[in-house]
Amino acid sequence: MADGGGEPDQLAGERATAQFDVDGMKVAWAGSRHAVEVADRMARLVASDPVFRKDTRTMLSRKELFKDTLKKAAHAWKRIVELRLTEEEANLLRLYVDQPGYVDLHWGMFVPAIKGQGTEEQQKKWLPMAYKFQIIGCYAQTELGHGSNVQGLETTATFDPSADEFVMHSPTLTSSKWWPGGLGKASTHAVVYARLITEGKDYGIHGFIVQLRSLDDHSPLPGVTLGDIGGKFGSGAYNSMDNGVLRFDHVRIPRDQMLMRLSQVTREGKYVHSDVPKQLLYGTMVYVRQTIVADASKALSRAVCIAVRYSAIRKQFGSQDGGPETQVLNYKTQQSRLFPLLASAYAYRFVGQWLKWLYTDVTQKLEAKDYSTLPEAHACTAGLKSVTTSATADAIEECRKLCGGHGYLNSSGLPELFAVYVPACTYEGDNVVLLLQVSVVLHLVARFLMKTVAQVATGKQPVGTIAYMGNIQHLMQCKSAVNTAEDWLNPAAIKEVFEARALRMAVNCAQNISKAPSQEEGFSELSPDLLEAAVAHVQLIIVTKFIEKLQEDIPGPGVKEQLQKLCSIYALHLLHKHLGDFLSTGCITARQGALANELLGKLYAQVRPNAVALVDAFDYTDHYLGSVLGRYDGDVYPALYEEAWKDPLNETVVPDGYQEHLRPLLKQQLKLSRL
Ligand SMILES: CCCCCCCCCCCCCCCCCCCCCC(=O)SCCNC(=O)CCNC(=O)[C@H](O)C(C)(C)COP(=O)(O)OP(=O)(O)OC[C@H]1O[C@@H](n2cnc3c(N)ncnc32)[C@H](O)[C@@H]1OP(=O)(O)O
Ligand SMILES: Cc1cc2nc3c(=O)[nH]c(=O)nc-3n(C[C@H](O)[C@H](O)[C@H](O)COP(=O)(O)OP(=O)(O)OC[C@H]3O[C@@H](n4cnc5c(N)ncnc54)[C@H](O)[C@@H]3O)c2cc1C
Repeated sequence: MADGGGEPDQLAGERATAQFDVDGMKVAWAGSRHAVEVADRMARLVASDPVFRKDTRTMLSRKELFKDTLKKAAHAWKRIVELRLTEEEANLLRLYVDQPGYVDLHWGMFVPAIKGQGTEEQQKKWLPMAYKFQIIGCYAQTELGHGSNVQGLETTATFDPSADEFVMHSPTLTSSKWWPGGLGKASTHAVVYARLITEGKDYGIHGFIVQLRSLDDHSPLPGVTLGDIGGKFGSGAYNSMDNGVLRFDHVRIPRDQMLMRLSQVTREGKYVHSDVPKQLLYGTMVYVRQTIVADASKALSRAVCIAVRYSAIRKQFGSQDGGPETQVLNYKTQQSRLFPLLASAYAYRFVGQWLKWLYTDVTQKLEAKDYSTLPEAHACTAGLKSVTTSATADAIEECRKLCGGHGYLNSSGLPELFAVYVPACTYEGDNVVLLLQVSVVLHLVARFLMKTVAQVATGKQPVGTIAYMGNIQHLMQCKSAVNTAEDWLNPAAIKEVFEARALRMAVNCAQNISKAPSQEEGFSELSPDLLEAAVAHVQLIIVTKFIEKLQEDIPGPGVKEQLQKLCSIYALHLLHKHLGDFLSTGCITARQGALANELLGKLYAQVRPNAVALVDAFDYTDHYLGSVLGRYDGDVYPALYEEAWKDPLNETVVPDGYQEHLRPLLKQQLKLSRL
């Protein structure tokens, strides 16, 4: 078939212009040579297995899609067992299967909830069953009436000492559990969050393991009402997941199914709280938020990979003298929209790796009963989850636009990626609610520092990601020394202005709040400003972690140089986007802002010959990308053409409905025109 202008060789030419070692970049991206090798092996295993095909997914009905998800999950498990895959390999295999389903919640929330909140005895009882899939679990927290406000949940777990049991009950319609993934059709068990009531007193929210369905025939147990909550945004996408509704009518469970690591109810019904902080109840959410930050870089890099490769293939408009058409990737506007997203994918990848380290560190400290870093872990996971998911959702949509009309086709992979990704801004904590959590911390520190600024050198210093706030005297007054565009290449110059901006915004908020009649009123009135201060703080963390990554030994010719350029692009595009913040807080002058923009233009030109190789370094198979526009070989047009014919609408030449609706209409119009 004639390619009508597409040039399959085009990407080979692009790859030849790369100025760095792609293999070395793969290692930097994945974290180690071992990580590249395992990911590659698992991605190919999935791509070569016909059961994992997904090219017609968006054409399936909801029922077909759900059944297909069950089939894939069972087949994935079979392969995991047959091949005796390690945990690392199994997680990657599930990632590359790339179809949200009950297993995500089983492994991602049910198991971690029992590990984090169950006693050793409870873990010994429940985890082996969960590990062997003898039971399937989900995380049932959100209700019809409350999601963000966990303390507002209404489901009750009332202790009955006469039977040594809890009675689970949904007292109102709004107390129905609503949203939990895997609950609707697949799960046999759930960790249910409910108000614990004993001796007539309400002790607030606690977790309970509750069996929901029979292990013989999967029917709901007596007193349990279960169902799916209905179709969701987009075709395919998150509709593979059975988000569910659950109601209890006085369902009894043994006392030992309350998760008792944090607090216990004795045989007599006494409530006992251990010395573990009660916020550990939220530990599963912290764990998942951390994984969501890593997922942001995966989703963003997929979209960017598609948009970069396609932009190198797509041509529009010739030179003025009728010469060949221009690759759209050569347009400066395309570069200025796309390359910051490419840089963001790398930035999120590295901050995700750092956050994983932080989470592991906090977990080890918790095991040793050191709870001091818990607030830092909460603020970092909440803030990074919020900022990276919001930016990624916007970026996927931008990549769709960067692919023009073809980006709107399901076969581009972008509509489904967008539809499956956008709820990340809501689940595991609405992004605004989470940023407000960060701003509480910032406000407290800023207020404390303002009061103690005189003695800050001797006073208690902030640590971790808020350590920079201790440098308040310098950061409140400093003026950037940048004098030429190239001065912005200096990481110290960038770090200083990002720190000054974040601190000044937090201090401004604290000063304004202190003028309000009460702190509560001030906080409420200034919450939009507090959100912006929180965003500035989180962006600083991402920039800082990228800069720190570059201080490591990064092997491979040219790899570090490319990452340095991407780091500058990431930071300077933020500076450009939030210029108002930097100017209004007096961190930079208008001229320095213009110099940053000038440098950005130069950096885009330097990234241009490396762009395709930089997305190749993500090492994605065509199967995982799921996009005719993002194909590795760049042979886009024949693939688009072939894909169209697979649509069920093309099964017949004359469409169903012609006889009933089109023919009579056409005949009638013909008669009228003859009158
Ligand atoms: C086919 C397509 C193919 C393409 C594929 C494409 C692939 C692309 C990839 C896409 C992936 C696809 C699939 C993945 C599956 C994902 C599954 C998603 C599952 C989602 C599961 C969920 O969605 S599950 C529910 C989550 N629901 C929340 O998230 C509620 C938020 N709501 C709260 O979290 C609390 O409600 C809130 C606000 C803190 C107030 O908490 P509160 O009421 O207690 O009140 P306060 O704010 O006063 O907090 C009191 C004190 O606790 C401190 N503190 C608070 N939290 C703390 C914490 N966590 N750790 C430590 N400390 C904490 C705080 O800092 C205060 O400290 P202090 O007292 O010292 O100031
Ligand atoms: C795809 C998907 C999967 C999910 N999976 C699960 C699951 O497995 N298990 C589970 O338990 N739950 C699950 N959830 C539920 C999810 O965790 C909640 O939807 C989420 O926490 C947001 O809560 P909400 O729906 O109550 O939003 P709301 O809080 O009602 O948000 C509505 C609006 O109010 C704003 N708002 C709320 N509070 C404040 C405030 N204090 N200040 C300012 N603005 C505020 C929000 O920003 C938002 O704009 C899932 C949700 C989705 C979409």
